[in-house]
Amino acid sequence: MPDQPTPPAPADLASLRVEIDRIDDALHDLLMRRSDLVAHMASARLKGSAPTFRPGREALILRRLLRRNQGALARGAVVRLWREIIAASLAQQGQFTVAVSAMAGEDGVATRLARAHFGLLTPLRAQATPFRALACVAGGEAAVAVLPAPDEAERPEPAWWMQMEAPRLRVVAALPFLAPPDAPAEGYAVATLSPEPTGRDRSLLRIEPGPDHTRPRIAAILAAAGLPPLWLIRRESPVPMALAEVPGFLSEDEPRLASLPFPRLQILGSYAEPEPEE
Ligand SMILES: C=C(O[C@@H]1C=C(C(=O)O)C=C[C@H]1O)C(=O)O
Repeated sequence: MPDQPTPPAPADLASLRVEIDRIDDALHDLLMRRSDLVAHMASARLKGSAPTFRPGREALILRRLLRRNQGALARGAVVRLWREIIAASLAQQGQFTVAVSAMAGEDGVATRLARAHFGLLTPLRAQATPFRALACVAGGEAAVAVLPAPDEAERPEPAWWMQMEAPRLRVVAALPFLAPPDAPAEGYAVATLSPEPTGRDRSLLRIEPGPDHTRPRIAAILAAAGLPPLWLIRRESPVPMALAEVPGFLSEDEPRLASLPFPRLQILGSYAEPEPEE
């Protein structure tokens, strides 16, 4: 049996609690300083016309902290704490509302992901369909929409990714940010901003296939172009369309896209690769 630490004597316990109170004060001081800096950033309009919400920068902050994390503090706790800190700073910089798709049968996945990523205090606007959540972002009623990850199930109505108005709307984050390695994202965040590369990114490609472009054929074409899909789905109705998640940050002038033989191809967005849970 491994040695169990001896429980501290009551006097030790009291001094440990004094130490915890000291640490809480120090943490609180630093959080107040952080908020003051964000307030300065917002009031001095230092960001100019740049968007308030910078998902790439947020991912870099979390990655850096996870890299330096050690000891007993759980990675999940680091992400939880900083997602709330970042949500508080977004709220400080102006109205920040998140539209979530809460369609029957979706099991509240978008709401759960939005709460985890954008914090408990951020106003959520539940929308009856993913498409309506996107319309909220397009119309400026929400800064971001959180939508469940696409699946291949054939439904009479088009999937959100088939209708999404790109490049005005862009997928800017895969959720959750902390996930089992290689697990597909459970949802995506969509906003009207240009994503910024983080050094380890993924992109979503929407493809209008030609008659010979079966799913395996599309996967082979992408792989041959140096864009091996992490996953690929194809829907037949209302019109044939495919969606692939590929490694890397892609922009419209990406040379690997130039020679692809599909009738139409669009980048739906690029975003930071999630971090492993452990
Ligand atoms: C503070 C900023 O605004 C937002 C909040 C961030 C934060 O709290 O660290 C980071 C990126 C932005 O989404 C910033 O742009 O640096």
